Amino acid sequence: MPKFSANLSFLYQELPFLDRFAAAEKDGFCALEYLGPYAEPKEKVADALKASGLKQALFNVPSGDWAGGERGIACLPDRIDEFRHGVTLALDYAKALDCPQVNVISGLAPKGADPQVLEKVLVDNLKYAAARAADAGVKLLIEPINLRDIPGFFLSTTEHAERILDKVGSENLYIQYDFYHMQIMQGDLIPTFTRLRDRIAHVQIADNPGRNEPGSGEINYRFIFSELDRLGYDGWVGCEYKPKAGTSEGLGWMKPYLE
Ligand SMILES: O=C(O)[C@H](O)C(=O)CO
Ligand SMILES: [Mg+2]
Repeated sequence: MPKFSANLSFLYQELPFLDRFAAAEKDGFCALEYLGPYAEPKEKVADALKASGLKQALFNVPSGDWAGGERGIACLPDRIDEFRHGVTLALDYAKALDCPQVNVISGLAPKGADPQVLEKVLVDNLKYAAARAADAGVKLLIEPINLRDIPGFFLSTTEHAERILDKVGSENLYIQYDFYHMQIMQGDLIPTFTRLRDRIAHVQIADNPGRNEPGSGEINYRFIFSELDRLGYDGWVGCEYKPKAGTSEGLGWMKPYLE
């Protein structure tokens, strides 16, 4: 049976951030994830998590000025110190929230930048971060993201993610496989997941087109969930979609999987 994690940066937008925890528990989720907890003190987030009884599945390492259009800073040559301070902050929150994994958002490739330079910065930053995270008992992840939603994103295919993992050479670096992004970029979802099974630590779901509830589009999630079970995937399934008309109202797709 898949274990579903509610992505609170997408679900329950109708509620204040810390009130989303209890709402997710009430609807049957087992865990939580979100882009970042950093706007709240870690003690306050830990209290809300404890009160909900849910597990913290994941969040992102600080990713620059998100509201201002940045999408991560890990590949940017002039932001190395900031990235590494962000790793320290993320691991501090991970400890307070007992969170087993954090995700690095790679960043937009600046116009005219040499991709080889960006790749070297990303690889060096990930070597640093994977070692720090290993010391803290936390897995480090990277996520390919589709270029239609985020034009210019530096890491957009599983092949590129594999190359980065090979170059970093750490046993503590994994792929976050987002079925929605990979349907847009590559398709061939289950054969790709199967091939990369040992390198994937977290998956996320949404349907295409629209990035709405599973079952609203072209991806066969019933088949995907049964394949995840068959392949022995025991990580979380992050629900990172835009509810079409209210989060709780749109959870009919999840009911058959609740025990
Ligand atoms: O958008 C996504 O798919 C990510 O998982 C994320 O965390 C921010 O881009
Ligand atoms: Mg995602």
